[in-house]
Amino acid sequence: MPASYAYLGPEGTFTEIALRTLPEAATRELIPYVSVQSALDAVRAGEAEAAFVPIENSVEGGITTTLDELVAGTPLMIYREVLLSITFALLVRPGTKLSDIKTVSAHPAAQSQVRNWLRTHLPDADWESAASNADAARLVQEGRYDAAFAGEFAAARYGLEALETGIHDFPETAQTRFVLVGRPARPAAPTGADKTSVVLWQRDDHPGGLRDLLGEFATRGINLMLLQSRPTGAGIGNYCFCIDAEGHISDRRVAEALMGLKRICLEVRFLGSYPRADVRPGEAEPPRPGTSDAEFVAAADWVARCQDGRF
Ligand SMILES: O=C(O)C(=O)Cc1ccccc1
Repeated sequence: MPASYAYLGPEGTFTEIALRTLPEAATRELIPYVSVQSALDAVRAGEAEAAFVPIENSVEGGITTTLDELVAGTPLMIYREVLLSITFALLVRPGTKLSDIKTVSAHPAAQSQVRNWLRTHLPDADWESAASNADAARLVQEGRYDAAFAGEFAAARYGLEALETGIHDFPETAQTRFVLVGRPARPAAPTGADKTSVVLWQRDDHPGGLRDLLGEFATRGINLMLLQSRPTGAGIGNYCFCIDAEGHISDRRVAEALMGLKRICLEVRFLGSYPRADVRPGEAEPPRPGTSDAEFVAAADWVARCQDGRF
């Protein structure tokens, strides 16, 4: 059996389309799972080499089921990310008219992306959440709901037709980010345009606590690309922080920031260093003055010489 990648299915999800853009997907068996949880559990159980799941979109922010799965349980690591521009089609059983539609379904993250369209065109339709947009299409095929917001490409797979295409409240900028998640191993070598993901738990609650965490990045010139708090489950007001920072753990500034966080946090979970999908290597901003590897090495060398009385 070839190595397999699990993905949020069923067939015809945006997740599947995004996964197929990765060259390594061509040499793997791609297996659809009914939920993000089950896809990640397949990796944890060793049934799949990796899982491909949505993690963030430009309208709704973090996909909380994915973040919560990465925050808790047996540690996993992100190896790749893919950005996909998306717009939705309204899929119906052939012959259905807009006026026939009483129930619409899609993944919860889709709702915030089509809200204005719904208000204008189907103000009285009931919203029913589905495990994925393609699963909503499958449920329309089964007759459970009247219409689904999904990729136009899912219509043929589920014997449906697109009543409308190109639906999105923010069509010019709508992007969803997906990640390939595997069991922990050595991260791929830096490309020069990388991202590092971590989860941080504060040691105690004190004024400026979050500022202290962010300061570890700021003083080393590291830009943040995602900051999302998630409840720890320990009651109101208890949060951990999911952070994406520019750079690779093998960059000195990133390693030093992680060391600083390790000293002051209750817990730090490393979620991986991997190539950025939004810029190509060579196009990323250079390190800010005073934060390059060479400058860290020279500074450490100077301290060693001071300790030796050789300055
Ligand atoms: O991949 C899908 O089809 C999903 O259901 C996840 C999703 C949800 C909202 C926007 C893009 C992808």
